[in-house]
Amino acid sequence: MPALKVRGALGLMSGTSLDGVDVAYLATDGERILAFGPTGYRPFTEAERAVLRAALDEAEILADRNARPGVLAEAEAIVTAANAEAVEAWREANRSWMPLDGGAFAAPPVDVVGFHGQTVLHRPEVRLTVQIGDGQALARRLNVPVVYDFRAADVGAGGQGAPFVPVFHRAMAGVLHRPQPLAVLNIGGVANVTVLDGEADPIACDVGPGNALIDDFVAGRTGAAMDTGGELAAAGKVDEDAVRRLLGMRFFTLPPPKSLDRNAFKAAAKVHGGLDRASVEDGAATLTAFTAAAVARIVPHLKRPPKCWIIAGGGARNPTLMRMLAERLAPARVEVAERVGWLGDHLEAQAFAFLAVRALDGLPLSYPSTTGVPEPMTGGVVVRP
Ligand SMILES: Nc1ncnc2c1ncn2[C@@H]1O[C@H](COP(=O)(O)OP(=O)(O)OP(=O)(O)O)[C@@H](O)[C@H]1O
Ligand SMILES: CC(=O)N[C@H]1[C@@H]2OC[C@@H](O2)[C@@H](O)[C@@H]1O[C@H](C)C(=O)O
Repeated sequence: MPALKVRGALGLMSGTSLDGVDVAYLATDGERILAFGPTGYRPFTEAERAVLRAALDEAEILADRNARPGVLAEAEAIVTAANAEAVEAWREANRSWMPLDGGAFAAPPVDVVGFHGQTVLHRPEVRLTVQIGDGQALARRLNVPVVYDFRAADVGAGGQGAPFVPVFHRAMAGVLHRPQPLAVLNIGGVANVTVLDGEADPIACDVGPGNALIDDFVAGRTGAAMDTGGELAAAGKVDEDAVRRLLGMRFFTLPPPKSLDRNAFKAAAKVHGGLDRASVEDGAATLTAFTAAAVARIVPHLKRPPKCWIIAGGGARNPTLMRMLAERLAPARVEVAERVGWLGDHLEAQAFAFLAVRALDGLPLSYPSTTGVPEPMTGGVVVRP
């Protein structure tokens, strides 16, 4: 195989929580990571978030992944503009990041941008996944090649279209001194895991709800966007029967690979969660316990239980969730990404920088063991300014 080329790549990720756009820089040849660069973040405004939420509702009836009826066109323009602004602000903030010969300074060189876009619909069972965001417009505005629409090829070939971070987790874990099997857990709106065990391809899947159920419940009861610091859950009592009922759902009996839509558990939580009768504290405690228990429920599906878990994503900042995870995953070691020197909040943006470089070289982004795609599959659409 010819030597791979090292490129500077910027990854852009806006996740299911609709909080904003994460930016992260890597220098990579698509196999090894040679350097980590500065990160950035551009939150969505409340007004933008309202349009995006409306777009999620509107997208529920989409049958054509290229159609942008109703509010979806406006939402796509918002996503493209927010991502462009995220890069422009990042460029501005890092103009003098790198010392050059002769005493001058420069921004890190960006050869390619990996643009995830905003998922508004994810139905791999009907080969449909929709990430809105105009890659061509972004390439023109930023004057740099952009790779986008990462999930379409995988879903088109019969894969789950998610998760896509495992190949990046494998590169990150390759230089980490931790016993294997090693699990990397991302707790965003949805929770997804990568399990690394020696030379075998990574095993990966979505494992259950992440913060989405907790966020939606707390927002409905108090108007707050989240259970900050897990304080409500810490003050409540877990309804273990409700947790058992929720774990009885078919999704948990399925082996990996499998993936989830953000709202996959919304209806079940209403029916089985006993939330209507619960105090806000007890409801938060029960949903937090369900989130942790759903993670632990993947272990019986694995060949060997992970010895060590690294936790990333917003959920790692919820100490009550972290405590429940440690309890339910014991005796495995559970630690937050920062403990091993990773940037837990920017891991996904870093992953899409890495994936963009792999896409340029036609390297696989997904595998039978990560998305269930029949063969290792490259993907992403490359557009130039
Ligand atoms: N201090 C905190 N206390 C409790 N929860 C927190 C805290 N900070 C973040 N979170 C949770 O993390 C969520 C955001 O997580 P994250 O940014 O990883 O999601 P995302 O990347 O949008 O989602 P996904 O990975 O599913 O695409 C918030 O909605 C909230 O539930
Ligand atoms: C369809 C989609 O956007 N899925 C997201 C979502 O957020 C977390 C989880 O669900 C994961 O499957 C995926 O994102 C990460 C970045 C992934 O593909 O690995």
